[in-house]
Amino acid sequence: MNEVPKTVWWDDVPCLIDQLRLPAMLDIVRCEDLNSVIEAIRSMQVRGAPAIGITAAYGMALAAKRSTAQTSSKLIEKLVKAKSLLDAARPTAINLAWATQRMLDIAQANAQLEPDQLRQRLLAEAETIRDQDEAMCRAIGQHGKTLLAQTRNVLTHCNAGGLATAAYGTALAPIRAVHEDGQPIHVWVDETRPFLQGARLTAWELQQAGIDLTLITDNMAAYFMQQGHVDCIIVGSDRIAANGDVANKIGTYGLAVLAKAHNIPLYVAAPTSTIDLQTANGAAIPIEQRSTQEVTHIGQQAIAAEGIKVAHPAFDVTPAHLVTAIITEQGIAYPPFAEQLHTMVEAANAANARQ
Ligand SMILES: CSC[C@@H](O)[C@@H](O)C(=O)COP(=O)(O)O
Repeated sequence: MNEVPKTVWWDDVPCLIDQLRLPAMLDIVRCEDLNSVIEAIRSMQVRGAPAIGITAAYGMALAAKRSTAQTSSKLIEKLVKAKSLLDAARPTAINLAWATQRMLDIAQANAQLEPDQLRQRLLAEAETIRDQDEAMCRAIGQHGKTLLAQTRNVLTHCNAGGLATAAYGTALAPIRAVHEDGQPIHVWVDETRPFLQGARLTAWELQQAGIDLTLITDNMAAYFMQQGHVDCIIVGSDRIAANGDVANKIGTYGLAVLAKAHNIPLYVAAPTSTIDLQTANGAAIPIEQRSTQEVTHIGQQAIAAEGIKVAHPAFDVTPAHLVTAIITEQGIAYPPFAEQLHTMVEAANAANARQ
């Protein structure tokens, strides 16, 4: 099987595939200091909720490595500042703050160590976060493929593949698992305006994996549903509220409404690190407003007259009642979601505590 290379890894400093250059170039970015980690996240060189969480965890390890603090308490003060800078880089995806909090918790729990030992401990934790993310994605694949038993045509939006995670992906995980089992599967890939993560990243990633795909513009999705050519929709998520409302790439809500109208299941695939039990419902999820240039331009090419008023919410919220099931590494949750999501997060936390 043709595997996607790791998306983010540590080689003396955090390294990542530059997702702004794909599919034309497979370039690697080395982040030499905390600012370059923040810039990589902010500029979308790395994107996708779990991938930015992993990058931020490595960013915390790098902040510790670069700090000249002579005591662990001074080092922890630096980490508190690093966390708030990293968290501000992309506000919707909860995996970012989840990962930096986990790093800070580890630092505080090990405050008795010498600073260099603490630096080592932090790097080990960031590596664990990366490894666990890949394992969670593979578990999502195994759970999720059971939902695809009768499915030939899946539609996906944005990129919730290996590039958006440590490797393997969330929404693409069940698709990969079916393909690895030798079963036929075909993916309708929404190009995903404005920033085209579907066209640039998902289509490339599926092609690399040898999975049959057809790229479509976002406004073709309804047509193919009406024609009976879409059996289900699978998307990832940037944050799932405690009640099961799902924030994901702008356009997901529209697909959910279409899915309902055509009686097509909508599945959301995400690790438990994407579930935010502190946020009661979707109305409380902050929606990132991104550069208007992503709307007025395709790549470097302007497609609208200068000075035009532009809106650009990067995400929308799909209400829980439009979601057929949520697939996590812990299993599959069905509506009503609240209790099951709570149990899944508790189980994941307990498993982490045992490690
Ligand atoms: C497995 S990642 C899930 C989401 O992060 C993905 O669907 C998405 O919306 C990504 O948006 P992006 O703005 O490219 O970071």
